[in-house]
Amino acid sequence: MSTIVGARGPVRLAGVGRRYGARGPWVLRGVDLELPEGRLVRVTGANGTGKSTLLRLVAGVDAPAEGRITGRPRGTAYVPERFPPALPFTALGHLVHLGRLQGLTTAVARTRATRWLERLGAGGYAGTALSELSKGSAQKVAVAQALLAEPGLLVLDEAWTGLDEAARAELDRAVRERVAAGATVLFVDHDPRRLAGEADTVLRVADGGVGPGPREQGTVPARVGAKAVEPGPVRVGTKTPDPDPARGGAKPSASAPVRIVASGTRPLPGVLPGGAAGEALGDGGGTLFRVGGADSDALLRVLLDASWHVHRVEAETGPATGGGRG
Ligand SMILES: Nc1ncnc2c1ncn2[C@@H]1O[C@H](COP(=O)(O)OP(=O)(O)OP(=O)(O)O)[C@@H](O)[C@H]1O
Repeated sequence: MSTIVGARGPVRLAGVGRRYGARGPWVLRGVDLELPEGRLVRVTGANGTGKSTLLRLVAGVDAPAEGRITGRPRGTAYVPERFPPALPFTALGHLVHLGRLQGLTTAVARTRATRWLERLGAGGYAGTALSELSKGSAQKVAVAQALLAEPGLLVLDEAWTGLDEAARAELDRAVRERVAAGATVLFVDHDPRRLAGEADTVLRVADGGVGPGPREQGTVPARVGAKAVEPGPVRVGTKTPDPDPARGGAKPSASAPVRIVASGTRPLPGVLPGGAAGEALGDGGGTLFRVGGADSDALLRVLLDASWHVHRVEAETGPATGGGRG
């Protein structure tokens, strides 16, 4: 476990709003929030109120329609509820490849990937193709993928779903380790017993805003440092009220054209590897990049460096993987 060195300051949301479609109802509006380092933050709220929307915005896989989000660390990882297993690429091969794209050496990526698969009880599946994994095992790969590069901001949207009991407990432990190392961990889970009593802050999404949630009952373990995340005032506007960085699969061949679907908010360089250009896929659908196979790794590296979330990688000839929502 590494410690994040140096203060990076909080992730800040200022006047953030999101709606789907230019005329869609506002799901969130006027959200002001500070998420300091080393905090565990639970997000609660009724179904459909915008919890996932908030998490995607904080993770940077979705952009606000208005307002600004600043202070997101370079190492940001996001685990959605469902990880789309993809091409015939082994679990370990996939993780090592992703680790390398995130700047790890092959040896370090392999060591960490192996360790995470073992911790999550998926060591026996290291050599299994992603496409052959059960939902639970695929989710373990998604979790391992998120933890590989020891992120400074970890966003977990029902990430425990589909995991067996031992792996759920292991993810709990991993969350505690990240927080102890100085990371901010933001999570949603339908089970109120998940990390019960451990969250530094509970937020509640309701009526298009984000406010303080109910105080947690239970024993709060002693931890050094100030506690509260300070949600800003819940300002509700005139409202009428979408794996790790998931490289969905392997590059099909060195030269075959590849389609990469990704989403993110950080600006990308003006000129992308292979002269790739992004094409918006419509609201919440991400951005499609078409690139020659020889340049696909370089493009993936650029996307991951900019904290973009890669939804799918597929051969140009036809879709090879499933994709997540938004
Ligand atoms: N990609 C999208 N396109 C259009 N509408 C969307 C999209 N994603 C979410 N929404 C809508 O935004 C609202 C909030 O959805 P969101 O998934 O953020 O809520 P939630 O609180 O996470 O819900 P749940 O608890 O059921 O997972 C819902 O009305 C949903 O239908």
